Amino acid sequence: MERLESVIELQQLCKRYGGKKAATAVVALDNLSLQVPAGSLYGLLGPNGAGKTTALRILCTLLAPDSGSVRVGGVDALAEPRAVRRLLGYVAQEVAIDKILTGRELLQLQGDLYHLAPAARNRRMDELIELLGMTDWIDRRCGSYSGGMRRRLDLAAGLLHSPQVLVLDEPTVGLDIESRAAIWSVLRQLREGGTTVLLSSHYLEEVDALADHLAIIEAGKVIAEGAPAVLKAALGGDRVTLRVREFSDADEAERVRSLLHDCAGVRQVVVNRAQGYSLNLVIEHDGVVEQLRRQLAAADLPVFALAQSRPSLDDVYLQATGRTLMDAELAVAGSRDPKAERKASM
Ligand SMILES: Nc1ncnc2c1ncn2[C@@H]1O[C@H](COP(=O)(O)OP(=O)(O)OP(=O)(O)O)[C@@H](O)[C@H]1O
Repeated sequence: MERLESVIELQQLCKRYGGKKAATAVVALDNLSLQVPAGSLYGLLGPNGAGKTTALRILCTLLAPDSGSVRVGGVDALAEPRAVRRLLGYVAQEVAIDKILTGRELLQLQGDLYHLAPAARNRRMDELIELLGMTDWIDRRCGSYSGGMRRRLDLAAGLLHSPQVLVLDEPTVGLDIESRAAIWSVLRQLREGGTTVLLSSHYLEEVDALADHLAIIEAGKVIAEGAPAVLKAALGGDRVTLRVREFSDADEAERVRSLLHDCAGVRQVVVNRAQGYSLNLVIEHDGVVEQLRRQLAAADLPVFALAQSRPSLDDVYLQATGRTLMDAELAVAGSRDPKAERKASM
């Protein structure tokens, strides 16, 4: 495969919040390194609190790291932040927008901040209004916009100066399916046009659908990195979900588990209590399914449902971290104070 040159290089970034005292400090980035190939659509995948926003804010020169280096298009972002800002467009997670102005007026203001000449600015705005499907509402006041409309306006603002690299922090969080699909389609078009797109997400399906490269981030570190298809293929084997009855129970599930555990070509048999005591397992090859059916029949066990699938990104995440992304999210829920963090980052 052709080796693409990296347009973003983060090397050994460290960042703590909350001062020097080890007892109270939060380690947000712990030697995080990342290379984003030019022209790729790169996904940063990780649960809330993994350090994605911190890494993106450092990349976009909005926050200083404690140590490490950042290069964008070969330019040192810590030494030359202004030059790097010209190369980057950043769409933050939450943007406070003026509710009185219309979307068009806001874009005009943004264009002026980038020192775009009025004629070029207006041409670019027309292109973006068309691309992002904003024609019908761009002259309405922003106060009346839905979440999806606001996100599209944020995206247009980030793209006004035609950056080589677009960085988005959780671009579709909380959006309806239609707005999400519209944003995905624009991101794909940008990639086709040669823009490098780096986005953070805690939606597996988003990263799976969009990214040609991804990094899994946990506790401020990159713990897996690569093309989704390569990461999945590296796991080997197919995933099978088996239900012997619509509603089984713990004893029966345990009986099935030990039966399957002894079958050749079967590994990682797990009882899934939350899913009606179904069983999850990995099979080495297709022939194992028939063998399983025979074993179950011989033990007088029925088969209510049996589904086979290739390894998913969920499985990649599980393999890399030892837990599902949902469990990781649950583990941090409630342990953060968003108000205090927002105040501290102002
Ligand atoms: N301003 C702040 N003050 C103190 N701690 C912070 C601050 N910002 C982030 N943190 C902490 O740093 C860690 C990384 O947070 P960060 O926001 O970078 O993660 P994330 O992966 O982007 O999650 P999310 O998508 O929820 O923002 C978390 O433990 C978080 O609680």
